Amino acid sequence: MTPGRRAATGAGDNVPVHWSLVVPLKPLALAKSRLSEAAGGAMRPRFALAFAQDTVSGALRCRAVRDVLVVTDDPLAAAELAALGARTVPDAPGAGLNAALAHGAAEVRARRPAAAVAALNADLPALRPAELERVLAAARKFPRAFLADAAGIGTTFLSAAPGTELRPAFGGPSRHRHSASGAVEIELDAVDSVRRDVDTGDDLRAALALGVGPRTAARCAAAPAAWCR
Ligand SMILES: Nc1nc2c(ncn2[C@@H]2O[C@H](COP(=O)(O)OP(=O)(O)OP(=O)(O)O)[C@@H](O)[C@H]2O)c(=O)[nH]1
Ligand SMILES: C=C(OP(=O)(O)O)C(=O)O
Repeated sequence: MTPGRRAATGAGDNVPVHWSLVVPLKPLALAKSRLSEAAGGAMRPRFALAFAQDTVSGALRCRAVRDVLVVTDDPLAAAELAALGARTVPDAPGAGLNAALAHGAAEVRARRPAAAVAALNADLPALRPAELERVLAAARKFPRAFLADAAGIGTTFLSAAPGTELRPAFGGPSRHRHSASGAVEIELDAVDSVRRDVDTGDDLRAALALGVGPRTAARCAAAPAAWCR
């Protein structure tokens, strides 16, 4: 357990629930393909790593988070994210995003069968711990819950209460898919940083306007292209 974090003590209304987050991350050389136009060559994998570092760091600073498990086959990303305090496991299924998330949730529950589990995308570089805490507080009221992305089409967060299977259905128009699967949509204002996934140059500018974490900020400062300013 990360130093300073308290163990979950129960699930009564006034008792804090401490979540295990599962963060999926593609091999960096393949990640963020839609950023290619804006950040080609060597920059794109570096941005993908910086986004993941700021996401994981923000999540680990959230008071409602007990631990973060990253599912990735990328050795550099695994080492860098472990250095921040995440546990990492290989993407053993090697069968895409949802298989990776189901694998991560199973890994969490193999250690703690009663864990509250949530999937969180690795591309949320503006993530604010206090906003994630509000999302997690809303999620605890439902067996499964999700948060739509900033575009209103996809999903950035999906939770499963203890005893409930995660059943991830990410990819493309997953907001509708998660809703149709019975997960409850979390309708909160002012959690923009948890919704703000970054796929394109425009997304990155939107994240910069919210305020990104230090790794993404440093990556932008070092970027030669004007699109990052
Ligand atoms: N472990 C793992 N993570 C994945 C896989 N596919 C996608 N992800 C992660 O899931 C999240 C959303 O993924 P996508 O938007 O599909 O991929 P991306 O690399 O972020 O962006 P694009 O290449 O532009 O689609 C990101 O955190 C990805 O790194 C996979 O097969 N395995
Ligand atoms: C995987 C998803 O997001 P995106 O592909 O837009 O990053 C999703 O919203 O389910």
